[in-house]
Amino acid sequence: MTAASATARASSSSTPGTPAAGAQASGTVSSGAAPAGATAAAAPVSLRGIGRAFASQSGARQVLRDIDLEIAAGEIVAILGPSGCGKSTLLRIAGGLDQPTQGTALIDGEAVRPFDPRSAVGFQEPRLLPWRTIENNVALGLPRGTAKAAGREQVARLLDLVGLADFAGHRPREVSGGMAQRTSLARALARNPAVLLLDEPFGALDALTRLKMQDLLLDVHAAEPATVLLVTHDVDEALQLADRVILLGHEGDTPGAVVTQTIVVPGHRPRDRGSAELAELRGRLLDGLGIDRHGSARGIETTTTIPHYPY
Ligand SMILES: Nc1ncnc2c1ncn2[C@@H]1O[C@H](COP(=O)(O)OP(=O)(O)OP(=O)(O)O)[C@@H](O)[C@H]1O
Repeated sequence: MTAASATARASSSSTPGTPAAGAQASGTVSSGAAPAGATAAAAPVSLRGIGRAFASQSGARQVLRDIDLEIAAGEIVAILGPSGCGKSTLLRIAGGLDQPTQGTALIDGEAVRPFDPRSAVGFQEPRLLPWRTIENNVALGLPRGTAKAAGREQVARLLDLVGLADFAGHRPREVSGGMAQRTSLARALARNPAVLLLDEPFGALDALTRLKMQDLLLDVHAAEPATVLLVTHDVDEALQLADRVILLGHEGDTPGAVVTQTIVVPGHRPRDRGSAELAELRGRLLDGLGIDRHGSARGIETTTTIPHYPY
């Protein structure tokens, strides 16, 4: 299967680009991932009573509180919310890149481990190693101990999946931003993740490439049906890709973002981007985000910019 776009994968957002964390996220230190050639079964994710406070000069600052979320195996859940409300933090907790100060995160009923090998994380930047070819960058994601022949086969299959079979020998500087993102997605998939955590994976791409990437993600999900948690700022992207959209935000004066809305998105993917039903849901989400939707209704803007918290 081929398609035309991609994603990023990386490390903790608090330590961007650090080789160690990047290696963890790409699966090079994995121990429990499925062997190359096998597709890991998607696993359910449970976030129970999750809270996260960070130390600050003025004391502990509660970023998340009382987050309860059950995500079925193979489900795609999009997380929306104002900038700074804790979306990436929640994603990182689900992947074991961060620990909650309250509550428990589980994958398949078992506590999430630090840098959990059952998950792979994709971020906005592809973070490829510039001196390695595209295929060798993808190979970085293979579980440790993968036999050479099986690894080669797996990498070739993934490059084909993301439409990069003809670019296996290219260096990152020789491919477009969208192709680099596709490489990054293939690298994340190389570890056969049961759970794919994507943090604004298409955020740095132009509008057309972003639409192609969304289609690619659906193709990839059909071929490798991991459970997907997707953080996005794009309301339309959430409605196009997700089974459910979770809105994070603040309620009252209590510190810490909670789930303020859960929307089950109707219809089978790929969905009709122009449907009246999605337009209605878009309106509800924009209301939930506190955004004046008139600009969008007049066709001025379809990709919504979400406001920041005043941190
Ligand atoms: N390691 C950390 N130490 C201290 N504060 C942190 C840490 N990680 C995140 N935060 C703070 O937690 C809050 C939520 O951050 P987070 O990145 O999760 O938000 P977000 O909703 O993903 O934002 P954006 O949409 O802008 O990416 C921010 O105020 C951020 O500064």
